[in-house]
Amino acid sequence: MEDMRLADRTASARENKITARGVQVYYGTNHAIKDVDVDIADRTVTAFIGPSGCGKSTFLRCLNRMNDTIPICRVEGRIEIDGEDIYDKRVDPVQLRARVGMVFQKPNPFPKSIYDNVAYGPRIHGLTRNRAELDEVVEKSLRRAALWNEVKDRLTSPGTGLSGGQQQRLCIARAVATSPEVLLMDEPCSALDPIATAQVEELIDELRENFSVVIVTHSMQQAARVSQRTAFFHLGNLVEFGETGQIFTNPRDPRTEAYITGRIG
Ligand SMILES: Nc1ncnc2c1ncn2[C@@H]1O[C@H](COP(=O)(O)OP(=O)(O)OP(=O)(O)O)[C@@H](O)[C@H]1O
Repeated sequence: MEDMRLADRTASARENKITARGVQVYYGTNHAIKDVDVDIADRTVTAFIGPSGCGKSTFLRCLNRMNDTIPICRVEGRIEIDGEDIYDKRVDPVQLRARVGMVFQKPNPFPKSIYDNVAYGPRIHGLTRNRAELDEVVEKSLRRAALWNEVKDRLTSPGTGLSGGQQQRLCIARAVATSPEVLLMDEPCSALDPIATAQVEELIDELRENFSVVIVTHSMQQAARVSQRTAFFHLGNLVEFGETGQIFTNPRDPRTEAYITGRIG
């Protein structure tokens, strides 16, 4: 009985991590996101797909308030993480971004050493008490990003000296170093070659054991490979959201079907 309750709790912990209701985003007069409701499950990879300009990145950036940094951008509606309104006045966006990490399209390591790139977040958020603890976090994050073996002997070398694929894994290590609950990835493989892409995709699959991952991708093959759930956006609307297999094999909306069969986009 006790075990069952534990199992129930585990199951519900994997339910919804993020709940968005009635989200609208405007850039000046451009209505970029139109009344979007979505539930992002915990420990799951959710892919956002859709034609260029449909609002995938805009909606992704709502989830860690990155749009706050764009002066003409206005966000309405309600977005909760574990039931907490992330747009509440009391929420510090910098703290929020430690909980909701982000990896961008182009690898953007800081002009610092490999070690300092990964140590940056734990340092500014005061997450470790001493050098030994920081060393441990750096190693663990680099291992999680499948980069440790390649860089362990040159941690003091500049992060910018790594290959593109290694730099992107360094950015993933930097993002996971603050132990975020959610990892947002905006086309993380678009600047990578097929081998580096395969490595990052494999990594995404491993990351979902610990994080809720949301990935924007232009590649439907990538969405099909890495995600369990897929959201299809079109002209600022969330047209369809469901299990990835269903979206790709049995879409319910004609616009989704048109996109996945290559008729729009
Ligand atoms: N920083 C910004 N300032 C003004 N308008 C913006 C900004 N970012 C996006 N937009 C507008 O918002 C709409 C949605 O753009 P967004 O980049 O979110 O789409 P997307 O689906 O991610 O596109 P892509 O696949 O091409 O990256 C577009 O009309 C775009 O021009």
